[in-house]
Amino acid sequence: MKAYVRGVHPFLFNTQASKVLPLREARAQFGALSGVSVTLSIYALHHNPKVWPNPEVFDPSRFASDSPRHSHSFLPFSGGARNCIGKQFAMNELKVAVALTLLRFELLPDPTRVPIPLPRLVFKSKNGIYLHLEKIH
Ligand code: HEM
Repeated sequence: MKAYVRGVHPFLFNTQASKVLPLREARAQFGALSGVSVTLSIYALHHNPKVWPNPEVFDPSRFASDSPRHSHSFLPFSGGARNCIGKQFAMNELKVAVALTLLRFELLPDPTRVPIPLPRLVFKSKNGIYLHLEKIH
């Protein structure tokens, strides 16, 4: 069984039951938690208002070089010795892909196909991510 510790809060995510449990409840359900693998929930960390005030607000200034934040408050590629080996490549690829796309297109959400969140180590969508692209000029 796999479980996730939710952000810096003591919660476990039970992937079999597909729900987040407070640690106390998880202990009651799983006993001493032996045999349960526990992982940091990156999504919950990035949505924890104690770590990121107003987490749902798009605010690129959070990432300004002079913006104060904890070294491990942003962990999309995990951290420590076993962090993502493709981090630099992925970040460069992502920036190029986003920049070239936004140069040519305006992106709009498709309200008929809203992504259904799928909690995994790297957060996913159950039904894909559909967008309308409108060519600029
Ligand atoms: C946006 C893209 C990516 C994200 C968000 C991401 C995220 C992650 C995360 C969170 C881990 C840690 C997994 C764990 O602790 O169990 C990881 C590990 C890893 N990633 Fe990525 N990754 C990305 C792209 C890539 C790319 C492009 C490559 C290869 C070219 C790659 C190769 C790996 C490998 C080999 C590991 C295992 C490292 C180890 O265990 O020592 N990843 N990644």
